[in-house]
Amino acid sequence: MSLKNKVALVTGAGNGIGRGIALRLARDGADVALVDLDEDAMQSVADEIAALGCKAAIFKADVGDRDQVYAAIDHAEATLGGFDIMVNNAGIAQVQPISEVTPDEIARIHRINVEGTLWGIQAAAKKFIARKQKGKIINASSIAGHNGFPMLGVYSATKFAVRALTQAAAQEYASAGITVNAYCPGVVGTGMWVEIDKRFAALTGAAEGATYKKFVEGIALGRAQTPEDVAAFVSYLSGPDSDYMTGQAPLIDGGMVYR
Ligand SMILES: NC(=O)C1=CN([C@@H]2O[C@H](COP(=O)(O)OP(=O)(O)OC[C@H]3O[C@@H](n4cnc5c(N)ncnc54)[C@H](O)[C@@H]3O)[C@@H](O)[C@H]2O)C=CC1
Ligand SMILES: CC(=O)C(C)=O
Repeated sequence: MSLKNKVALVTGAGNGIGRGIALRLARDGADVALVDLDEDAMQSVADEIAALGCKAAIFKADVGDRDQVYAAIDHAEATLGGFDIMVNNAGIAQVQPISEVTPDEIARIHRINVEGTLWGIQAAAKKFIARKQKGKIINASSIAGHNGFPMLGVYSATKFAVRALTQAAAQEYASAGITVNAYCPGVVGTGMWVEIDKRFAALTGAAEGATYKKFVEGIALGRAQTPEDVAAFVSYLSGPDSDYMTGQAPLIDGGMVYR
């Protein structure tokens, strides 16, 4: 129970990786504030957390809206009595050849994946500093934040940007006792990959399921990642064992190679 008496806020906590992280941090003993656009999904995760004996709070917010992110952190602090760990997990994918990207589409994904992470870092760091306490900030990058993938160029650009923000914020906030790290999954079997696979099929004529299968075949450990695999690493980043680590964005991808 390394996170007993800690409060964590997880964005995108209603589904997929965010749900897995919220449940893992609760199993580690934390009370968890859930932030998402999907209220029904958040309620279901909150019920699961309550069954584990921890407190949960839910707050509907769009991470691309700075005021809503600040309000979410205030709500977590007011409802759960503290604020120690910020997980900027919410993100969206976009599958498209570079030749077809439009200004509106790039603005939409940039707003959620890059600005959403930036507002989360900024608001969390200000809160930790105001509370005169140390804190942990953890951001969702990706294997696509280390390599560019065809049809995922804009998505990859946003995830490279998350790594840049992670490194810069780690330097800026180290003297305040705040660590900033990122996690970089490979292929995780969530709703996001269902949509990525469908978009590849529509754009390339591949059979549905074929793109997912091809990506998974490139994983040395022989299977897709689960949200629990990702959450195990986020648990480490949230706890005292990672206190000397900052500005890092390791791949947790099962040894994935894309061909
Ligand atoms: N699924 C994968 O293979 C990988 C995912 N990632 C990253 O992990 C993170 C989570 O991904 P998944 O769980 O797979 O996605 P998902 O699509 O399964 O779940 C995303 C959750 O975020 C919420 N969300 C979306 N936009 C939001 C917004 N503007 N404000 C608040 N909540 C919002 C959704 O309602 C949903 O509950 C993302 O940042 C993604 O880019 C990184 C590498 C691999
Ligand atoms: C969704 C995602 O980040 C990849 C590379 O699968």
